[in-house]
Amino acid sequence: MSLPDTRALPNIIITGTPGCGKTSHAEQLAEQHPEMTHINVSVFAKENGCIEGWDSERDTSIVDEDKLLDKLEPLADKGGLIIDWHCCDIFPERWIDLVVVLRCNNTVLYDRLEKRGYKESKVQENVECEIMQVLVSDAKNSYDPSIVVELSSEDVDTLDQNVERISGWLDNWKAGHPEGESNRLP
Ligand SMILES: Nc1ncnc2c1ncn2[C@@H]1O[C@H](COP(=O)(O)OP(=O)(O)OP(=O)(O)O)[C@@H](O)[C@H]1O
Repeated sequence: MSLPDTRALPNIIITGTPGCGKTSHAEQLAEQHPEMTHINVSVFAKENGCIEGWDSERDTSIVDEDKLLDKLEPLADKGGLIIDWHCCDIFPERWIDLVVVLRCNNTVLYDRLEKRGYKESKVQENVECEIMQVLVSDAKNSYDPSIVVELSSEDVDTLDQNVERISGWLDNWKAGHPEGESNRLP
């Protein structure tokens, strides 16, 4: 894989258990920052031929991760991605500048998933995943913990505050990288 020396814009992952609000956050952030591109990985994978099968137990598509990374690489090299997916540990560390892990209260999450019409086993599996902090562990084990931030996503106010916070981080990053100069340590 090629390794760019510079990126004019950072790449941000917004991750969390399904239903935590990744897409809601990513859409709102991208609306406020038109220079950034929202990549809903589930949609991107379908549109770019990166689906390798169907997991009937979980009622979900199986993504061909190697193909996905190949398709994403040229975009990630340019920077400016908001990567929205429930899985964060497949993306190379060098691509990523910030990992936001959204957290949600079990009862709120249960209600959101039930409202979607998910079968009981899928709701339970996801709520357990949230209780066990699976995504937080994945993020902290895969990236420097200093770039991982956990944010609670339980109501509209927290959503607005979170987006404001990420937006502030983004503005700071851009101010510190005026000409897309190298963002790597020497
Ligand atoms: N902070 C929040 N406050 C109120 N409602 C929220 C919040 N976050 C998400 N929701 C609601 O919860 C539902 C799921 O949100 P969303 O699709 O953004 O989650 P997701 O994490 O992207 O899910 P998936 O991984 O399945 O795509 C939506 O109906 C959304 O409006």
